[in-house]
Formats: sequence, C-alpha cells, structure tokens
Amino acid sequence: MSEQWDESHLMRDAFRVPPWPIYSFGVWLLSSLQLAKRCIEPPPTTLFDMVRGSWRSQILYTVAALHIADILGREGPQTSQHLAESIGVSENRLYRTLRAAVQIGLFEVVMPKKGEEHVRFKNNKRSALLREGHPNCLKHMVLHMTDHNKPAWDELLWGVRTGDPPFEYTHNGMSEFEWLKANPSEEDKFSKAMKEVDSLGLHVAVVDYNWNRHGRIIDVGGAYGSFLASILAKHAKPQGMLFDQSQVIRRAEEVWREDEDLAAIRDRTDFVAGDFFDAETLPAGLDGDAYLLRLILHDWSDDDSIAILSSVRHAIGKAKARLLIVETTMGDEFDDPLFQRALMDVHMMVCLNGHERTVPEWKQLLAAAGFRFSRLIKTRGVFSLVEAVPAKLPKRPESSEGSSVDLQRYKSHGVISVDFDPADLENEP
Ligand SMILES: C[S@@+](CC[C@H](N)C(=O)[O-])C[C@H]1O[C@@H](n2cnc3c(N)ncnc32)[C@H](O)[C@@H]1O
Repeated sequence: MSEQWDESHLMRDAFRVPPWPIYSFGVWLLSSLQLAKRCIEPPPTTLFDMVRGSWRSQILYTVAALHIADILGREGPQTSQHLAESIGVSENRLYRTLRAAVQIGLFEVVMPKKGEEHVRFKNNKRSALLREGHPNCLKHMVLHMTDHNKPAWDELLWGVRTGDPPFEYTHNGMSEFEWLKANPSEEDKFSKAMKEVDSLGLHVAVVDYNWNRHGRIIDVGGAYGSFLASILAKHAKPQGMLFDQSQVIRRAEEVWREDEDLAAIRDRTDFVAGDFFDAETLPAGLDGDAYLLRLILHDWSDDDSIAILSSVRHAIGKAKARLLIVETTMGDEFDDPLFQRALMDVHMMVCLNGHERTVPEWKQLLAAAGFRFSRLIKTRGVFSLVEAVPAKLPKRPESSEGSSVDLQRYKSHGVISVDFDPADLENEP
C-alpha cells in the first residue's frame, strides 16, 4: 500500500489570487451564506454550536499533535488499529476522535471491502494541510494556537474582569514574547506558524502593492522572513533586510541557508539582529526604503506601539522612506460575518496587550510617533496595508481616550530626541 500511495493531488498550493471582481463576489457570497445560516438555524442550535467550538479545535489539535495526517500521507489509508499501534495510543479513543474529525470535515473514510472488518481513514484536502511540507501547511499554527495560547483563552473572563493579559496570568507572569524567548522550541514553532499565516491570504499583499517602487524593504520583526522572501521573489528591484531579535535571526539565517528555494534571493538579503524598541539597532534609512511592520503593532499596547514606531521614525532620519503596516485594519462596522476580525482583536488582548486598530486609531498612533497617514490599501484578503510617510515629530505625543501614552517609556528607549529638521521629510520618495 505505502509504495503506491500518492497524495500529490492534495499537496498542491491551494491558494490562488482571484481577479478583483471574482474576489468581491466570493466575499459577498460567503458572507451571505453565513448570514443565511444564522437566519435559518434555530438560535439554541447556534448557541450550542458556539460552545462546541473549543471541542472542534481540540480534535484538530489532537490529530495534529499525533501527526495522523503525516502518517496517512506516507502510508495511505489506515485503520485506527494500525494508527494506534504505530503511535502507541488508545485505539478505542483514537477511533472515536477520528470519527468526530471526519464529521467536522477532516479526513475521509474508506469503507471496508468484502472480508475486511474496519474502516480506514485517509486524508482529504483539509487534513492534508496538517502535513509537513504542504505548501499551505497550517500544522505549526494549529499547535501554537492550542499548545500555549489556549490556556490563556481559557482565562478570557479573568482578563475582562481585571483588565490584564490572561497570557501573563497563565504563564508565570511572562509576556508571550518573554515566554517564547525562554522556550526556544516554542519560539521556533511560533516563527513557523508566522510563515503559515501566508496560507490565509497574507501573501496577497505581495501582489496587491507595488514593492518595486522601493530600493530596499526592511522587514522589522520579520521572523523567518517568509513574507520578505515572497516579495523579493516576485519583485526584482528591491533588496531585503530581515530584522528581528538575535535568537530569531540566528535561526532565520539557518532556515535561509538550508532552503534551496531561497537560493536565488539570498544574495539580495541581509540579516540584522536588534531590538525594535532601540532605534540604534535598526538599519538607518536610505531614500526609497520601505520599513515594513507586518503583524507587529497589533501585538502591542498604544504606548509600546508608539515606542516601536518612534524607533523606526528615528532610524529613517532624513531619508525619503515609507512605512508600511500590514494588519487586519478594522472598520467601524459590526457586520463582518466572513472574516470576523473582532475575534483576532480579542486574541490580541488575550495573548498580549495588543489590539487590532481602525484607520482613525492608526492616524493617532502614527501622528504621535512622527508619521503622517498616507492611505489604506486594501488587498484581496483579510489584511490591508497602511502606508505612512515621515512627518514632523511632535514634541509631545497626545494621549487618546483608552490609551495612556507614556512619554517616559519611549524616552527611556532613547527615541524621543531626533536631531533633524522634520520639514525636510515631507517629500515622499
Ligand atoms: C507576530 S510575529 C510577526 C512576524 C512577521 N512579521 C510575520 O508577519 O510573519 C512578531 C515578531 O516580532 C518579533 N519581536 C518581538 N519583540 C521584538 C523586539 N523587541 N525586537 C525585534 N523583534 C521583536 C518576534 O520575534 C516575532 O518574529
């Protein structure tokens, strides 16, 4: 069985960027179907289904942690007896978990032929995404979200009551980034999960923005640089600079050395270790640079975000550079049945002290850190780009309602005194 088994049809890159009209129609259609389901379904059923959300994610987690999809991908359809024996778990419980997994849409069953006693399980296009090596693999994301994020989610109620981040409550007072630094294997899983986010449509930002207008892309907090790599592979002009904490950059360099697919762009990329709260460690700006912050600021409070932005502002100095923030910028609307961006916002307050922001909130943060909001660029996906240009650095950032801007904090990061004439910087590159 194992030699003939071929799952290559499930291992293709499933993500295609549709033309805008098809994308818009698809969003409308899927949103309408979600709303129609809500109208038709009896409310008690809907509520019970919501409660069962964590059951589903635990089934997903369990089959991912047991590498079931990898085994089925290698060996072809297998009975739960065979699987349980080969990984050393309870057969009865594995069978029942797999049966539920099939009912929620993971795996398929092959019914027993004459003379066979048991059903066999095989991968389908969703379970195949749990296979290592799938171009849209989400295995590390599933493990990361459940292994160490779930205990924090279990304390959402505590977080709402106290106003503090549940993650710190469930992880010995450590912030998520402190905890990751202290647990290198978890940090590795996290960085891989960040690459896997691309499968959710993040890399659409690679084609929905003209990166060729820039001479250099500085990916601030770029993890293993998967997004930067996609930009460089697609756009011939820019050089790349990957910036992250030293332990992450060390591993990123290894990943880039070992990955043959990255060979063609390796000599256009520099790796820089530093701390984005410390402006002196960020690469100094050149005309035509783009400083990229992808999924960074939603991790941080307003105070910290202003400190990070101010570091970048300081690093840019007098250069005619742009700032690009890639995040799920929220609208004022409550209706978002397809993307449900507010869920990600709650995730940010559970695991960190961050939040997803609206355009007016971006404008406020940017102004406090010496940038001018230029435009919001929508992409064919849940994420959009906020483009900003350097502007006059204010003497004192304004505090907004709900955000206590702590001037001391970013003074202590050494980013408040900038010795240039901001009037020089209004010209866009
Ligand atoms: C949510 S991840 C985003 C990764 C990447 N930008 C992406 O979109 O896939 C946050 C990143 O910020 C980095 N980071 C956290 N604190 C940092 C610091 N003080 N200086 C530099 N990078 C930091 C983490 O190592 C991590 O790679």
